[in-house]
Amino acid sequence: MDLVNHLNDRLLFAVPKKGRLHQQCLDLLQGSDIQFHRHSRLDIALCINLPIALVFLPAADIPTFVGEGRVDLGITGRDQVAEVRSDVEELLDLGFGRCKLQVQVPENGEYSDPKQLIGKNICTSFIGLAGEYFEKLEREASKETEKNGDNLEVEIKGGARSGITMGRLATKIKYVGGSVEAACALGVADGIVDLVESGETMKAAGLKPIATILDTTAILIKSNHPSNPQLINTIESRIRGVITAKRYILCTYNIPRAKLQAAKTITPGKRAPSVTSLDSQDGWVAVSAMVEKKNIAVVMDQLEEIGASDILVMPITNSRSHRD
Ligand SMILES: Nc1ncnc2c1ncn2[C@@H]1O[C@H](COP(=O)(O)OP(=O)(O)OP(=O)(O)O)[C@@H](O)[C@H]1O
Ligand SMILES: O=P(O)(O)OC[C@H]1O[C@H](OP(=O)(O)OP(=O)(O)O)[C@H](O)[C@@H]1O
Repeated sequence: MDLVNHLNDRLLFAVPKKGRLHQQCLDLLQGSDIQFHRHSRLDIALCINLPIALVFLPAADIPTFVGEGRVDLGITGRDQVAEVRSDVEELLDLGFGRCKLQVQVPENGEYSDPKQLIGKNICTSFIGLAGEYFEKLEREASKETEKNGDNLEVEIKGGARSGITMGRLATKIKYVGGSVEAACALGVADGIVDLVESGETMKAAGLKPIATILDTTAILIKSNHPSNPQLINTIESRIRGVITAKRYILCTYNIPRAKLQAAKTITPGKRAPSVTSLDSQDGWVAVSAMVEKKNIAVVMDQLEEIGASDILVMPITNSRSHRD
């Protein structure tokens, strides 16, 4: 099939082709009823039920394609958008892919403060963000020495991959594409800047964190000049519904009306709880409210304590609501 000629009237939506965000993006598309069939080895898939073409790209390249307006929508990490300073609009925080970009050094080494790494070798896949970070440290250090009357000469080298001109850096920021954590043990770096989630990878490599540069999650981004804004609103709305459904569950219970105020503070709902009277049960009301999944056990304990009865919890498979 001549795919290129099928793309003209379609909204282009970029999705990470592999890696940490890939499967959760596929789950989101499925929950949003964005149906597609991807031929093996093809990185473009036409949607069956919507005028959308999915483009499977490396997460790191998505901000560039969306930023340049070649692709209308994309999912990637906030870290990747910040790395290339992409000019895109963030539509939604998707809540997964949560991790931190950290400065890490050998556990038993001589460094405990990122300032001690000025002028040293740093390996990272994030030369833009690492460069900015050390540039700031160097500026602060040079102000400090000026104040003390010393004459520190700071030389700054540029960052090629991101296209960011970093001026003149004394710290040597070297690009590596993966397995960054091996760089210190291999003698290539004094410290690294890399993503950390559980911390297990860095611990296993004998490293410890000494600074956090950025907290990141996966986000839905939009080009500033999308081809079909109405369809973008529809997709955003569907994805928002799936994310909300994943995060919340529905809790219903019966409670004496006298305890309703206390119950409302325990289950305030997303907007407000629904309250209905109970047939043939004077003085009792039925309440239903959305509760964040992670809090449900504590919420049930508290409801029971104030005299709630028939407490039921149900999953929400999908949801829609007006934007707050
Ligand atoms: N350990 C992690 N936990 C959670 N999210 C992560 C983690 N590592 C990376 N991410 C998120 O996923 C994005 C893509 O990272 P990933 O390492 O999967 O990239 P990749 O280059 O596409 O895949 P691979 O490393 O398999 O080549 C990152 O920019 C970040 O937002
Ligand atoms: O804190 P943790 O939960 O251990 O996760 C952190 C690791 O995850 C990412 O790498 P990934 O496994 O995606 O592979 P990569 O090294 O090839 O980038 C990141 O670069 C770390 O190496």
